[in-house]
Amino acid sequence: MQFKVDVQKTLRSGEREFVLRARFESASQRVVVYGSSGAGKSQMMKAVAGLMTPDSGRIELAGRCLFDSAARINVPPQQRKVAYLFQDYALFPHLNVRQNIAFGLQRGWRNPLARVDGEQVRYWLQAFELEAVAQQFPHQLSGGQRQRVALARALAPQPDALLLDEPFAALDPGLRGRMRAELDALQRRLQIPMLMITHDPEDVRAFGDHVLRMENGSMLRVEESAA
Ligand SMILES: Nc1ncnc2c1ncn2[C@@H]1O[C@H](COP(=O)(O)OP(=O)(O)OP(=O)(O)O)[C@@H](O)[C@H]1O
Repeated sequence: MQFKVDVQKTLRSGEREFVLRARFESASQRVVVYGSSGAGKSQMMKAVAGLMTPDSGRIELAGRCLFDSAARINVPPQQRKVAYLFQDYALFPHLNVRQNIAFGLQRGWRNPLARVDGEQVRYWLQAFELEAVAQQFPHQLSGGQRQRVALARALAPQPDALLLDEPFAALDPGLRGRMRAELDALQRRLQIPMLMITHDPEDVRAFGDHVLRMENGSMLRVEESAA
């Protein structure tokens, strides 16, 4: 099983209460969760990444237990070996492209950027065709370049899984198609398990070997792939 998730969490703000009950398992390497805004997709993803602690439940990734409330297991985010790509890519604005990628390779906070292995950074710059913009800062990049930097930074530490939150939402339609094809090829080449959340039916078509639907905090139904 690549993904095995069964978690509950109650979120409260004022009078309002949101109950997340995310439960699914999948042997597929390409899982897509879709559902309307506010359905709980991002909260579920944060639980997998370790950025939100469920009230109860269990999370397994490729046979490795990341969270188990009964056994009091809660692996810290930085030890989960998952790459999380946010909707807005969350690049560091004060670091250039090279430094943003190097950040992904740092083993610890005390490692100065200058000491990160230049060879590895060069590899990722080349793999994502970013050599020409290596010295530029995020605000000096196109949407597609920003997305490539975010992907390179996420993949550089060789994670066990890639979590993608609306990865193409910020791109214009033409670029969206190209980046979708790039990610498709990349995932097939690296054979990395991928969990994606999206509103976009095109993403579901392109990446949904296993499609899950989420509404009001719960997984509604599971559609097995035609593949
Ligand atoms: N810290 C919080 N406290 C209370 N409620 C919260 C908190 N964070 C999120 N929520 C609520 O949880 C629900 C699910 O939010 P979530 O971000 O997971 O939705 P989503 O499906 O990812 O939506 P979108 O597609 O718009 O990103 C929302 O109704 C939101 O208001």
